[in-house]
Amino acid sequence: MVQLQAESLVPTDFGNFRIMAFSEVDNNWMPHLAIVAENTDFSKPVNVRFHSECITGEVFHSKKCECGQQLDAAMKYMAENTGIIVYLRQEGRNIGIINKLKAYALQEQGFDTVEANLKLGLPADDRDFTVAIEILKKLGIAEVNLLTNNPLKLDAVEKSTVTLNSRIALQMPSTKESKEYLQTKKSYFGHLLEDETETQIKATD
Ligand SMILES: Nc1nc2c(ncn2[C@@H]2O[C@H](COP(=O)(O)OP(=O)(O)OP(=O)(O)O)[C@@H](O)[C@H]2O)c(=O)[nH]1
Ligand SMILES: [Zn+2]
Repeated sequence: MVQLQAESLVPTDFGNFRIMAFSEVDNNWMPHLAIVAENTDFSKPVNVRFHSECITGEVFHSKKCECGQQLDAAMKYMAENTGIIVYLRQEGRNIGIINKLKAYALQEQGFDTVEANLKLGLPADDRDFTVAIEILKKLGIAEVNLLTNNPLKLDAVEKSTVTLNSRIALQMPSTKESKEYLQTKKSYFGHLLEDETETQIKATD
């Protein structure tokens, strides 16, 4: 069971956020983070994004995936509309950065994002969103609008006691480097991605 270990207000380029660190022990170097936009009211349906870590995309601006753009778009959305990002330390769909780089090396040889993980003897996706739900509950959030294209994240909320009020699509335009990756997400994982669109953030229901 994770506990809130520390929290502080942090001004960002997008606006002011309260960053809260959750882990089982207070000396954990990789705590999950809740990044809460100011004026977010937890007693109403809350805009929420579960975001799995991607150091290559978010820090080093890799063009292989759209994770960095999604995180920035989510921060902008939360700053403008209130809400919270649950930043999960699940690098590489939870196989870790070393394995993700091994998978990228296989991708250089022509394997796609799923095949590369499987060739390494690892699951295509090793994530579980239970801890994200746990964090929502600790914050007293009962109802959410989830910013995602990933059906597994929607399932995780639907199977929990947190109510899924709506999905908000978070689709980034593809690039020549990310096109195939996004196509595999759609065909293998069933991501709710429109064929090609200028749409960035859109409420669907
Ligand atoms: N193993 C592996 N992981 C990758 C690869 N490309 C990106 N990732 C990881 O995929 C994860 C993407 O997580 P999210 O941004 O939460 O997105 P998502 O699960 O696709 O769902 P959305 O909510 O629709 O964005 C991150 O942990 C990335 O590090 C890859 O080629 N191989
Ligand atoms: Zn990424």
